[in-house]
Amino acid sequence: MPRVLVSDKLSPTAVQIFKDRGVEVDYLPDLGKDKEKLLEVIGQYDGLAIRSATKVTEKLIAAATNLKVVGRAGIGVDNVDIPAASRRGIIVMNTPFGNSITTAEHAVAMMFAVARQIPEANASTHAGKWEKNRFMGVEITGKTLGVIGCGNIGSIVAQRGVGLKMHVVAFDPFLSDDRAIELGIEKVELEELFARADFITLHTPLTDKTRNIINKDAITKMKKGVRIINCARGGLIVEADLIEGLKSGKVAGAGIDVFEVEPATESPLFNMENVVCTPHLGASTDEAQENVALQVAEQMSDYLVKGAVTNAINMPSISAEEAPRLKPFVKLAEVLGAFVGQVTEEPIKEVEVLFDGATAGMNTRALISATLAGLIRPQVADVNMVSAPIMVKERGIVLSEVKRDKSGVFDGYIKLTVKTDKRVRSIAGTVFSDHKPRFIQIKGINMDAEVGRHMLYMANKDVPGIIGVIGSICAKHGINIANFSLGRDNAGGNAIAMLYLDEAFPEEVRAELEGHEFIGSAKPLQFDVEEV
Ligand SMILES: NC(=O)c1ccc[n+]([C@@H]2O[C@H](COP(=O)([O-])OP(=O)(O)OC[C@H]3O[C@@H](n4cnc5c(N)ncnc54)[C@H](O)[C@@H]3O)[C@@H](O)[C@H]2O)c1
Ligand SMILES: O=C(O)[C@H](O)COP(=O)(O)O
Repeated sequence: MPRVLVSDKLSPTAVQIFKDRGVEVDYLPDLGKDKEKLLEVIGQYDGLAIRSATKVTEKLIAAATNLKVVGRAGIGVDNVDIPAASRRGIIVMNTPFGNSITTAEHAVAMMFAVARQIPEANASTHAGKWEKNRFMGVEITGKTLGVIGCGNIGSIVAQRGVGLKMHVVAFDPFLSDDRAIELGIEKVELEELFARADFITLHTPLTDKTRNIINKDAITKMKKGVRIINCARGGLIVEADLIEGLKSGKVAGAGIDVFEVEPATESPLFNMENVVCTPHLGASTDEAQENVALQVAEQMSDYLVKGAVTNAINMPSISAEEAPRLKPFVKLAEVLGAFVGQVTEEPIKEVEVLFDGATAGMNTRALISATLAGLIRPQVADVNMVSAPIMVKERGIVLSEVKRDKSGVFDGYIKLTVKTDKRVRSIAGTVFSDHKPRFIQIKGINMDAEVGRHMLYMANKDVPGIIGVIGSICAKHGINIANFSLGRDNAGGNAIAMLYLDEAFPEEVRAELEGHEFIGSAKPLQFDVEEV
């Protein structure tokens, strides 16, 4: 039974879902903050469910020898070292929509809190001061709201802004004109947003492009009295520059939910006049936490139990419905890759995966990942569908995909062609109604070879008696042949043989076969398939 660790605070719903779906679960919500303890135990788990407190570092990943999936109950995955996870073949998934409304509402709440100084007025009133003349706010109606990053959360904030009778301008390089019209907002460049906005709200991920997007230079371009809200990520704002802007009066107020360093237990922003701070509470509502907990537990269980992949950052999606149908083709793709990977000794330069007929309509991204995993596994043992595409890219191998309509007798097949400096190799295969993979063409020669765990691939001359030679050598060494498939380009020409054996072909017997005048090469192969 797969085992999952929940190392941050998650709704109990998640624990129940894991259990209901056949996953053993340890709920240790404070463990995420205890790096050393987490390092000690992580090796025991197949899955790790987190929020933002647990830092999934390269070091943790190295210790996570059984880990297959990290599930982020929330949106931001900047606390996970994705390249390190991908290299180790660990899927990283998030729940991209579960807390969007809640976070958008927090941004709007921050806007009101800053516009009317509600937290300070509240503290003062609780202190019995009745400072009615101290707190003078501004109206939101008719003001310009500048939304930086108009994705899931930004567009909800934009809609709320429109509902509040604000004029909404947005900067997002991926915002289409049609979407802006649909939202009832104006699409502008960043400089224009800075120049026009009375309130600026940030909703981008933290990337190399967005880091420090609000800095001294940006603040200089803003209107005097601008109010800035950040419910996205610390690091988008240079806090020191914001403080300077607040002190100079250029910035009239700020609502900050996320900080450069978290947990933020001390900051020069604290206790500043009209700076409203919350401890990364954007996603903290009953509804959002229920959503993300349920989603992450379902997604992780579906992956660990059924092989379905949803909302993965580093792997193509495979729905729970398509997973069983795709499974035999994933195996086929893997064994095609594994064949070429085992017979190719020189560096691979180019890989082409062709999908013919029915296979062209399948999840070809997933099938390519499986092909690549099979292809490079002979060189890199610890590789899977997540890590293979990255490794192939790192090795500078050029990858291409071709899809075409049914062109032969099979409803569909996959053909893998690999180029090296010395040669071009190709192999095609399909899945029969027994859900098992078959090799149907090697080097352009048609055949029908069942794929077994232990096989022997031979290139020979098409001459009489060759089957007898192979049979007698195998018999002499007690090697039982389960299945023997042959193909040739023309009578008396080049032939290939695929032997399906009951056990591994001994390396020392290979020379005996290759010593025969009509046998060019004999290569023992292994495939990760179930025995018939
Ligand atoms: N405070 C919280 O608790 C909380 C909760 C949820 C999400 N978040 C954070 O909110 C942010 C937004 O989340 P989302 O779900 O809306 O993400 P999203 O991916 O749906 O939207 C992000 C948008 O930013 C845009 N973008 C990317 N680079 C940009 C750039 N250089 N300039 C302008 N726009 C750019 C993208 O095109 C996209 O439309 C993320 O950083 C996420 O981690 C915070
Ligand atoms: O990216 C997110 O989903 C938010 O930052 C929420 O983080 P949290 O789950 O730690 O509240």
